[in-house]
Amino acid sequence: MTLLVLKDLRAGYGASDIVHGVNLELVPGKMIALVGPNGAGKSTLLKSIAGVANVTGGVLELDGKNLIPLQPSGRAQAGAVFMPQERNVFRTLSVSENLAVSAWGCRDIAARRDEVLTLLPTIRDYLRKRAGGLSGGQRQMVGLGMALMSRPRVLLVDEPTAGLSPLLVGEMLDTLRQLAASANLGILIVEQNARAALQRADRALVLVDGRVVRQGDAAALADEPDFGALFFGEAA
Ligand SMILES: Nc1ncnc2c1ncn2[C@@H]1O[C@H](COP(=O)(O)OP(=O)(O)OP(=O)(O)O)[C@@H](O)[C@H]1O
Repeated sequence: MTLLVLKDLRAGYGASDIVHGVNLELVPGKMIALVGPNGAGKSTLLKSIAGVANVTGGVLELDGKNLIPLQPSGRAQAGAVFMPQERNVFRTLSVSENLAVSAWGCRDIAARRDEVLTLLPTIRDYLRKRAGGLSGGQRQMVGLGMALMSRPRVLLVDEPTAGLSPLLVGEMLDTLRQLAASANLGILIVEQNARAALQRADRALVLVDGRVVRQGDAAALADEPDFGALFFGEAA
């Protein structure tokens, strides 16, 4: 069953398009990585699904429902939840409070918090701490927990490993991979650490100048001989 469908999706800011016609299908339990050079439009594509950038044409559906007329809050209610790259926690609140304020439309916040803590058990270790006092890796994990509080169907994750050490990059991407399966979520992730993301994702799309120039099985894409040279300027 396809969860999220994009057909010839065009999007941007103001009058100018940044994304020029992207097709994508995401199913539950799977993770798709969006990779490509800086300025390719990866974050803009993610934001256009979340309603933060303008969709100017094409099809955008979640479970057969047209998301385009909906505000960001309506898209989140429909199940498309965006985890921004930065400022994704309230620093003066405790971790537990951060989770509670993110429980949009949830009648039993404590029960949902327990479900999220079962999915992300490491958060229990710092549940009572103020979010502003956490390490970068812990903060990102809390941001992920907050996104999960509203029971998303599709998680839109924008560079969740920014600023993290290589070890933590791997841990965060492993967590997302496992989460897709354990919570039966569709995950669309924009990630600068392209090779690390391709090792964990099921499929990948390479975006250049707002267009998909290559797509397919993530691991197979990373193995293509010209991959690094074409998209990341690495020596062949
Ligand atoms: N709020 C905005 N208003 C206008 N233009 C924007 C806005 N945000 C981004 N852009 C422009 O859109 C283009 C694509 O940016 P985007 O952040 O989507 O690329 P990206 O592939 O995610 O790159 P990076 O990996 O560097 O974040 C860039 O030219 C950028 O300057």
